[in-house]
Amino acid sequence: MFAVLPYAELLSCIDNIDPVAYARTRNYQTGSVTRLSPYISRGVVSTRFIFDRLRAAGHTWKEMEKLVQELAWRDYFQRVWQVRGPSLVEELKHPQQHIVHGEIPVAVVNAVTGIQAIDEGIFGLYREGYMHNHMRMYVASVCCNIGRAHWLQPARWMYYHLLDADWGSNACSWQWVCGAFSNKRYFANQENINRFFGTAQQHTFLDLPYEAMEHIPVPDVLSRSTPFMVDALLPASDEIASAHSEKVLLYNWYNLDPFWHKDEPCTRILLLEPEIFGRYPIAPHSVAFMLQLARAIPGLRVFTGSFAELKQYFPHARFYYKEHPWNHYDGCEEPRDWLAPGVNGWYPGFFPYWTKVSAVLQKELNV
Ligand SMILES: Cc1cc2nc3c(=O)[nH]c(=O)nc-3n(C[C@H](O)[C@H](O)[C@H](O)COP(=O)(O)OP(=O)(O)OC[C@H]3O[C@@H](n4cnc5c(N)ncnc54)[C@H](O)[C@@H]3O)c2cc1C
Repeated sequence: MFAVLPYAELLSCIDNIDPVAYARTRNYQTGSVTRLSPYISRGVVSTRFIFDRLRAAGHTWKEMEKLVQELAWRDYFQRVWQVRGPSLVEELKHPQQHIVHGEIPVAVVNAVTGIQAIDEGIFGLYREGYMHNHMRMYVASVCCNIGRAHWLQPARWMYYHLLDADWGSNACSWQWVCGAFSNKRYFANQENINRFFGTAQQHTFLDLPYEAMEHIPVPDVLSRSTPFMVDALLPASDEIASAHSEKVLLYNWYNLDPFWHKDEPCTRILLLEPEIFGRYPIAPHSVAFMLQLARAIPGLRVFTGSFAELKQYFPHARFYYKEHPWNHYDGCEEPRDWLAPGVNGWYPGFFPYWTKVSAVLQKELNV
């Protein structure tokens, strides 16, 4: 199980990032990836915060550009989510092609695809709540482009298991792999997987030249599918004392920032809405991870119920929350952190967005 890092250790992980090694090795299973995504997705640290720490550590733009670009992918998907609305289930650019069903291949769920690295990657996801980016792309390609599943159910399956589950990054990435948010479907063959994940397999259903991959029939091993149907098991509410507290801070699955209004005398509530987790369930290890982060915030109480139900406990309060596409509260909305807050709105692709973000950051650095 993924252990939650105490804040001081998290900071030291950030300060010890070697962005040059990251740029060179990030596509390999054993590469120097940061594994910061669970903390970013849960709102403990932001992309801007990491950029500022890299800068303070003295890294030059050239050294850290690749890592900052990856952080910008995250911000980009958040912008897409903001603009395209909370559900993000409509195809963003093109309807997905070549679909034969709307479920998930059973062999993927059971980690028995026969592709050794992929099966190990899925077991790792179940065990640790984490999967390497390149492996996420392989799995999505096997589900959608080889197994010809619609992207939505497999995406929900992966989201369920990831500690870094973020519907913006998740839905946009699945759509990117299956060609709904890109102009070309993503394929990886066995040779590619062997190279980046250190296996030496041959004669698998992926052991093909790229020209052949777009046209192969669904391999037998991927032909059985199953719907993805699970529930999230949410914790019971803490005792909430009905109070005349004037300021109530709302935390949630996407905001567990330990420094938010720190030391101010506020009521702090982690709001877990069954309606949201019913649509986008998360695994017990993700619930446990969230609660560990929440318990590190002094005075925070858990409330499982709707916002309307919570309001009954605080009839005279003003609610404060951070902006997020899923929030529907009323009260005082505060902005989230961004690498470049002024670069917002709809960009049809990442690179026009990145051109603007990198210009803002380079100006800050006087590059
Ligand atoms: C099919 C698929 C599903 C995904 N689902 C999620 C998800 O639910 N939640 C999530 O946070 N990320 C998701 N990603 C993006 C990416 O895989 C993860 O952010 C990354 O693997 C996290 O590991 P890391 O922190 O070690 O990344 P690093 O490589 O160390 O990167 C540092 C940070 O940059 C950001 N980042 C890096 N690569 C990407 C990327 N391709 N897209 C967006 N941001 C990126 C992340 O915030 C990450 O923590 C998905 C990617 C794919 C292909």
